[in-house]
Amino acid sequence: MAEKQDRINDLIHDRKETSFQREFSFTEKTTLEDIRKLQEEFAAERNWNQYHTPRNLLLALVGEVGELAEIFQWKGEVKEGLPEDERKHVGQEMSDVLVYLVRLADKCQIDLSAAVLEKIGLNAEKYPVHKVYGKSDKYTEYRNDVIEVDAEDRIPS
Ligand SMILES: Nc1ccn([C@H]2C[C@H](O)[C@@H](COP(=O)(O)OP(=O)(O)OP(=O)(O)O)O2)c(=O)n1
Repeated sequence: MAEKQDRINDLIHDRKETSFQREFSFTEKTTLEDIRKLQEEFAAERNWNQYHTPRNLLLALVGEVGELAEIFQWKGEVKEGLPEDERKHVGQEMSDVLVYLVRLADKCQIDLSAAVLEKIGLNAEKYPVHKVYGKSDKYTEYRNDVIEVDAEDRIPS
């Protein structure tokens, strides 16, 4: 299991290094576990643990997704990078979404760091490059095809 995780990590890293090289990247040191701990402390200090139930957190998360969507609504497509003056606001709304998502995962005892890497691995298997390159169809469109996953596309177990 640990080996599979390492392999997924390597794959993601390799791809970032090769095909997705670009100027923008996130701050590297912050982890989801850092965010989980900070939010746990934030709630504990305020005696808010009692309110942070899974259902409440999910509703709060959806509310913040709505606030994020509000920034984009009615504007038509926006260009990559966003206008400089909007980026801070958008970042704050995205952070609210992330904070509640991480807190929800914590309360559900889901290791989100592990889950997301596993899911990205599954996505890669479901959408083999040679089948879907340049096409954005849902995988169900390929259901009748025999999907042969190339050795290169498959995350080894
Ligand atoms: N019971 C609460 C209330 C807030 N927060 C934290 C998580 C979010 O990151 C942020 C949400 O705060 P607000 O509910 O004040 O929402 P906004 O920051 O979006 O403010 P506004 O709704 O005015 O835009 O604070 C929390 O963890 N638990």
